[in-house]
Amino acid sequence: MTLTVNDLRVHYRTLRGEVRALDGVSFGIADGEILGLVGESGCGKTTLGKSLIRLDGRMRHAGGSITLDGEDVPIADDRAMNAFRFRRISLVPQYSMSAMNPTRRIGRMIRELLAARGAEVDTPELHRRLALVGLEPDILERYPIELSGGMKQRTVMVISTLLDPSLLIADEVTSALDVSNQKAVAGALVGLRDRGLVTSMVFITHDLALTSHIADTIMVMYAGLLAEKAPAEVLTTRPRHPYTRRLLGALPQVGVRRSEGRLTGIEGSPPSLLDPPTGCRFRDRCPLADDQCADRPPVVEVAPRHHVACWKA
Ligand SMILES: Nc1ncnc2c1ncn2[C@@H]1O[C@H](COP(=O)(O)OP(=O)(O)OP(=O)(O)O)[C@@H](O)[C@H]1O
Repeated sequence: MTLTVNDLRVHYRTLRGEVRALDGVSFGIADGEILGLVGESGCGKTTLGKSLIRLDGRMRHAGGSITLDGEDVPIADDRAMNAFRFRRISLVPQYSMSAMNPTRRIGRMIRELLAARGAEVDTPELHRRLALVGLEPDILERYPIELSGGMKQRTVMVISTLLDPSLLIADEVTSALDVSNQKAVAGALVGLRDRGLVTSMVFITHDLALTSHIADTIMVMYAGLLAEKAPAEVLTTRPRHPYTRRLLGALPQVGVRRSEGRLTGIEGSPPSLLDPPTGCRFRDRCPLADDQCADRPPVVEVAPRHHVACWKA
């Protein structure tokens, strides 16, 4: 098992109190696995990705543990985390395309980045990796502004995986791209995994349809908690959580049979994480909710590798 996350709690300190962005999340990722992480805006996806790399000044590790390849990941200790960042766990953040230094040619940027970590550029290997994501070696002589959005995104992916991390977290790397670039970037991610340049991956996205094409497993989050996790094919064809069903019902792309052939959408909005309700957090929006849902449902393995947090699943 590459990654084990156990009852992880990460809060944001705000003037109005603590936002419980991750409120007790447990899951694992196996060697070679691509985990698609989906859920509505604000459910905690980015917080989860960031927690595995760096807690910023407003984030607080409120509990739980993470192990990577059997070793404790000290997320609350920023200095100790240096040994993990980039080498063992690497993040392609949201908006990384615009975060590239505009005054550096790509090749120089890569040399400097590796030098800062005591490593050197292996040029033939770098060319091989660029080719793997469909980029020509001449990109190394260019400035970021000279690249298209998709090219920048693929460049960042190569840079993020130069030291062959165990885990790559890709946060909304396809959202700002057109459909053909989305496919190219998603394909490039799978290529990195297939060649063993990264062992496992978390692919964070709003796009459940795209995720279902590249992820082995999909995890659905709702209001800071895990709602459902299952092999991609199972989750998209036989979802058990009413929220996952609604999420799929709101999508035209995924191949789920719907008798009426209509899209349903999801009424209402998720609860505030400043003071989340007790019991099931989806119950105000759930058509199946009854008195039992006033108690928080545990995450139960309803079938092999299929986990659901719902009394009605
Ligand atoms: N810096 C911050 N300060 C306070 N609250 C925050 C901060 N960043 C995120 N939050 C809150 O934490 C919760 C989880 O946010 P997060 O960005 O992880 O969600 P997300 O699922 O990644 O959303 P999106 O898809 O919009 O990126 C939300 O309620 C959000 O408002």
